[in-house]
Amino acid sequence: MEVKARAPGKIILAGEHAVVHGSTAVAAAIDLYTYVTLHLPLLSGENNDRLTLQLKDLSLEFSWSVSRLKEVIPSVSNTSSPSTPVSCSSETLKSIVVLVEEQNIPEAKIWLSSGISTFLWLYTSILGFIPATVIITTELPYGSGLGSSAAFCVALTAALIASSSSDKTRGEGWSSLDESNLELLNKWAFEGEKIIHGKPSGIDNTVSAYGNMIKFCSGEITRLQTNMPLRMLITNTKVGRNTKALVSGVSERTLRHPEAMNSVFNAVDSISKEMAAIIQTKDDISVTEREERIKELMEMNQGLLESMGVSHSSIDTVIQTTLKHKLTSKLTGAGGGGCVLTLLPTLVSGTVVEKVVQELESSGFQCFTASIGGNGAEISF
Ligand SMILES: Nc1ncnc2c1ncn2[C@@H]1O[C@H](COP(=O)(O)OP(=O)(O)O)[C@@H](O)[C@H]1O
Ligand SMILES: C[C@@](O)(CCOP(=O)(O)O)CC(=O)O
Ligand SMILES: [Mg+2]
Repeated sequence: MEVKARAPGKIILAGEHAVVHGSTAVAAAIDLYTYVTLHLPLLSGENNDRLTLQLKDLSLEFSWSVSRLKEVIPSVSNTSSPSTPVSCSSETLKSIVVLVEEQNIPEAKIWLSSGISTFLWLYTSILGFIPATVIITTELPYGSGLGSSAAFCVALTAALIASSSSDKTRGEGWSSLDESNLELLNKWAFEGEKIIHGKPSGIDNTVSAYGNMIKFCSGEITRLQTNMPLRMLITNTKVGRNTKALVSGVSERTLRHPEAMNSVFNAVDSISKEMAAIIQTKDDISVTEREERIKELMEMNQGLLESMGVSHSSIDTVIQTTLKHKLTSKLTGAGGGGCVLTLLPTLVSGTVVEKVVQELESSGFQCFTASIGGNGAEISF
C-alpha cells in the first residue's frame, strides 16, 4: 500500500522569535513543498522487515531492522497512542539517538540527525514497529527559515495518519485531511518540531498544516482573509544556521535582560497585530498606502530582531542592497543567515526587480518568488 503526503513551507511576515515568548506573529504558507511517500509492504518479507528512510534529494538512505527498533525503543508503545500525541521523553530520545548514530551520517550532513531522530519518534509513535519504506523529497532549502523542519514533520505525520485511516478513497490528485485529522497531525508535528527546535512556538507546523495566512498567538490561530496582493522576493543568503541555537540564544538574552526583552516582545506583538489588521482591512485605503504601512512595520520588526541578536551581516547586505532601490527587507524565520523577505510593491517595475535580483545574486545569494497563502497539508492514495 502506498500513501503520499505533502506539506508547504512558510514565511513569517512579522513576529518570529517573539512568538516563542507569547507575542503575536503573522505567517503564510508558500508553494514550496516537502513530499513524503510511505510504502507499507502488503506481504511480510517483501521489504526484509526493515524500516527504511530515503532522503532522495540528498541521495541518502537510512535503514533499521524492526527488531533492532523494538530492542532499543521499548517504551514507546506503552507511553503513547496514535490518537494522543505526547512529548518524546529525554530517555526515549537518548535511545533514538543511539539508533541514529549507528547510521554513520556523513559529517557534512550531521545537521540531519535531529530530523532523523524526529522521523523515528513520529513513525514508531504513530505506526508502531512495522516495516516500511519512507521516501522524502523537498523543494525547500534546509535550515534557511522557510520552515523545512515543520514541513517535514507535517508531511510525515500526514502520511502516517492517512495510512492508518479507514477511509482511503482513491481520488485524483491531492486532497485535504478532515478537521479532526488535521488537528491531530498538527499536534504530532508540534511534538516533532520540539525535537528539532527545542522550544518551538508551534506557528510553523500550524501554518504548514492549515495553509493560508494566519495570525498566531500562544497556540491560538486566526485565519486572515485578504484581497490584498502581497508579493515578496525571497533571498536565501545561504548562510547556514540552526533554529534551535538561535531560539535558545534569545531565551538566554531574555534571562539576562527580562524587562528590556519583554518590551521588545511587546513591541513586536503590536507590530504583528497592526500587520494583520492592514492585510485584512476592508477600509477604503489604497493598496499603495497599505504597502507603505507594511514596509514600515517590516523595517521596525527587523530593528527589533536585531536587538534580539538574531540578524547577521549577510542579512544586512541584503537589506542595504534592496534599500538602494527603495525596497524594504526583513529576515524571516530564525535569522542568523537563512532567508530574507523583500516587499515588492505593486507599482515597482519589473526592471527594478531584475536589477535587485542581479545585484543580490552577484553577491552569491539566491533569489526567488513564491506564491503566498496557498494550501496546507494534503494527501493522495
Ligand atoms: N526533508 C527533511 N528530511 C530530514 N530532515 C529534515 C528535512 N527537512 C528538515 N529537516 C530537519 O530540520 C532541520 C532544519 O530545521 P530548522 O533549523 O528549524 O530550519 P528550517 O525549519 O527553517 O528549515 C534540519 O537540520 C533537519 O534536521
Ligand atoms: C524563530 C521561530 O519563530 C521560527 C523559526 O522558523 P524556522 O525554523 O527558521 O523556519 C521559532 C518558532 O516560532 O518556533
Ligand atoms: Mg524550523
